[in-house]
Amino acid sequence: MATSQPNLYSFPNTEALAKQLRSYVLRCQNAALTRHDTFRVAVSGGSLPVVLAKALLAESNGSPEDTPQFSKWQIFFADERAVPLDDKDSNYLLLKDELLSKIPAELGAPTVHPIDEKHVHDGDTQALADVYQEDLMRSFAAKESVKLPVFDLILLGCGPDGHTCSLFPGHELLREKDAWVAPETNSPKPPPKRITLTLPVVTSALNIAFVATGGGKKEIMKAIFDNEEGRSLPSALVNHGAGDKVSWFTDHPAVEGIAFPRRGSL
Ligand SMILES: O=C(O)[C@H](O)[C@@H](O)[C@H](O)[C@H](O)COP(=O)(O)O
Repeated sequence: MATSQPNLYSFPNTEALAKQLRSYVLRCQNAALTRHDTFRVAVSGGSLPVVLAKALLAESNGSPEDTPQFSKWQIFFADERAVPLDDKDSNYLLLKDELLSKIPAELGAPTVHPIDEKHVHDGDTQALADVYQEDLMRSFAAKESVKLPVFDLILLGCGPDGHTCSLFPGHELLREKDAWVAPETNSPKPPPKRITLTLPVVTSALNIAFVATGGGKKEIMKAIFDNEEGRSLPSALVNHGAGDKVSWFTDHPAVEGIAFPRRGSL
């Protein structure tokens, strides 16, 4: 368990949030490129891709620090639904429609790691997770020598029940210690079959950002940040496991009533 506290930022609207999210993501990018000349990032579904696109497709101020170098990005999925890549429920399709297809050619193209559809078609969700884990192993070196992959950045959402990735409250998957990627076959949020990064992988990342907006998130945000009973919620477990490596990007309606948001810029 981390001893430090997560950062909680709140902005008046999505535009202001996206601006700060851009600086944050590009800071993570620039540090990763200095470290190992590649930027390994995992993204979620839900409302995140729209906000991320708003952040990353905004006009640059022209400085190298403010420029996404997409050709050096390796994009993975923090979770993915077990559906074909052209299905309306696919997180890959969502990211493609919102962001990937709109990246101007001069910014380069990222390397994207979608799921292998073979095991979507045969319905074997465990195999789907295993094959995705093998893809991670190829990118993060052999599992024998690396206990856990260390993402430069993982971008998450938070559901109204406190779930994140496809890690749902009370689920046995929250106790997973070894697997990097795990199947979920009975998700309370449709569609039921999914794969997800596990909690140890999420908390091992160098940077973890949640994006949670709208008044619909108010109650769960209070539970995560202010209530003892909220401590076992998946999003709270990320906070406890990763401490100040975690930054929450919220808008004011989502954190109404919470005592300590740091508002404004980072
Ligand atoms: O594919 C998914 O279902 C997601 O990755 C999921 O974890 C999502 O991030 C949350 O449900 C928050 O979704 P919203 O941002 O839409 O509230």
